[in-house]
Amino acid sequence: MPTPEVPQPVPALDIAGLTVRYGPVVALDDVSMTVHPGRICGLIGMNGSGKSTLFKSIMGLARPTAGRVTIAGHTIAQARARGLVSYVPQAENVDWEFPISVREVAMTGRYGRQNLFRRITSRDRTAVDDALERVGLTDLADRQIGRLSGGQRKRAFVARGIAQGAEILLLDEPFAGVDKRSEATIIDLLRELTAAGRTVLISTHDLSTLPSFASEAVLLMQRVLVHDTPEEALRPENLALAFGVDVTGRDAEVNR
Ligand SMILES: Nc1ncnc2c1ncn2[C@@H]1O[C@H](COP(=O)(O)OP(=O)(O)OP(=O)(O)O)[C@@H](O)[C@H]1O
Repeated sequence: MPTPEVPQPVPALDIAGLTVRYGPVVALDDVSMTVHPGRICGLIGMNGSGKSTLFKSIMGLARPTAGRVTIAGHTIAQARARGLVSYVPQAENVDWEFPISVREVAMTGRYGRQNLFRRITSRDRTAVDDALERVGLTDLADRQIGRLSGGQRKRAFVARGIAQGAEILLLDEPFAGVDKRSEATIIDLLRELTAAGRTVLISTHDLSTLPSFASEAVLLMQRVLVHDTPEEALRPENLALAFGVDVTGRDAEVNR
């Protein structure tokens, strides 16, 4: 008798054969990876390994020369139209002088759900208030975004994703320039979100804290070198592949 087919859960993120070039530079080369709902996937790689390009590709902001990205079973365009994915960019990619308050940043998460001429509804306001509360920024809601600490700025963007109701949050180096207390707050928040079934892809240079919050890790160097548990990914031989030096500081094979 044939075995009955077990329905496979729909991955939160499914990337297949993704290649992105900037002119002659190959930023991503045949990247394939799958992340399931409720997971926190850490993305690790040296400067220029393609982490930001991967985020931009998932958001549809970088044009691949090959491959595809599927978000909760949807194309990028469908996922964005449904507000399924939210991006917390690297700090240097944001104009912190822009005259926008913390509340307004969070409200931008609701725009995708509004028709062009629809007014902000009480539902939008409630969603934004709830999101700001979740990230602990209620008291700073009317402050201009640039007048926040590094950690608060990140939390404002996480609030945008929460207000949006995004299923997948992409965080590009959220701990850079952030004090330990804010880092812990953000990590607690990510744990709460993933416990509720959301999915997080997070790039970080802080390898020491990764196993404390990530459920899995990807080592990237244009290609996926390793996709495993954080402990396995952080084994010295894997780090040597990803960073080009081994723990003793000698050049690894890959750089010779
Ligand atoms: N707009 C662009 N035009 C040309 N080359 C680019 C562009 N953006 C990125 N690159 C190149 O693509 C490669 C991957 O860059 P990317 O920013 O994705 O790396 P990263 O892993 O995020 O680096 P970092 O850790 O420094 O943020 C690098 O060689 C980079 O110089």
